[in-house]
Order: sequence, then C-alpha cells, then structure tokens
Amino acid sequence: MTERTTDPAPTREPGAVVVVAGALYDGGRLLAARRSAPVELAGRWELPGGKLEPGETGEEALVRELREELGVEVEPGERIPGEWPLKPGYVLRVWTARLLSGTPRPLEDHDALRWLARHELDSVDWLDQDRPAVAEAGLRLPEVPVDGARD
Ligand SMILES: Nc1nc2c([nH]c(=O)n2[C@H]2C[C@H](O)[C@@H](COP(=O)(O)OP(=O)(O)OP(=O)(O)O)O2)c(=O)[nH]1
Repeated sequence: MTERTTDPAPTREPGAVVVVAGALYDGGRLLAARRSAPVELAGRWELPGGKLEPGETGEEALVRELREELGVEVEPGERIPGEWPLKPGYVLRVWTARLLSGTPRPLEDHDALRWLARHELDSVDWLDQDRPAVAEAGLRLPEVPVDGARD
C-alpha cells in the first residue's frame, strides 16, 4: 500500500500518491540518477527516491528509499518548498539530504549515477517533471572550496 496526501499543507491534487526524492549533496555536488524502468522513463535522469509508505514521514521515506536504491545512509535536511505533479495521481516532494556514509550505487531502479557540480546541472537529460525541483535543488547546492570537491 502507498500513502496518499493527508497533511495539512495544501496540495494541488488531494489524494495524490506522494513520491519523495532527495537532493543529495556531497562535496558541493548533487546526485543525479538515471532510471532503468519503466520503459517510458528509462534513460532519463531524476532525483532518487520513491513512494511514501503508510505511517512514514517524508524524511523517513527518504532515508529508507536511498538506503534501498543506493545503499547509502543520508541525513535529511530541509524540504524544498513546493510540490510538483509527476503524472496523474502522483506528486513529487523533495528534501535536501547530506551523505553520511557509503558510496551510492545503482542497486534498484537506476543504471547510472552522476555527481553534478552547479555548472554541470544541465548536462543530463532530466525528466521534464523534475526540472523545476532540480532548479530549486541547484540553488541550494552547498558552496565548497574548489579543492574540497570529491571525485
Ligand atoms: N523516485 C522518483 N520518481 C520519480 C521522479 N520523477 C518521476 O516522474 N518519478 C516517477 C517514477 C515512478 O513512476 C514514480 C516513483 O516510483 P518509484 O518506482 O521511484 O517508487 P518506489 O521505489 O516506491 O517503487 P516501487 O516500490 O513501486 O517499485 O514517480 C523522481 O524525481 N524521483
């Protein structure tokens, strides 16, 4: 079963399935993930995450999804204000997140991962519905000294 919107924040689509995704930052870069399925989304890039389950907070869902999909532990930060329609009956909510441990690997739903610096954000073919959220995520990219970026 999948949780549907019940929170007091106004949603454009009451009753929609909530998909939570992470703007995962590390060393001044944002993680982009290339979907491997379903076929209509395969090859396009997104912010990793998945559907909110009953009884979970958005932050809990994000931690669970990034553990399952990428094999990493993350610390959620702020929710990026806004909610973006994905397809009929689905909305996207995004939290910033910081990598605590592990190296992201495309374990589920993805076949490639890429860390993008601010000037590289347009270098992948984002899902159209993710572009507004990615722009907001880019605005929040932590500044780091040039030699502080990790490979
Ligand atoms: N995770 C994620 N899903 C997105 C994004 N943009 C977008 O259109 N989607 C779509 C793809 C899927 O139809 C749906 C999320 O499903 P999912 O497959 O990632 O969720 P899940 O891990 O909970 O999936 P499952 O348990 O049903 O396999 O939202 C995005 O940025 N992140």
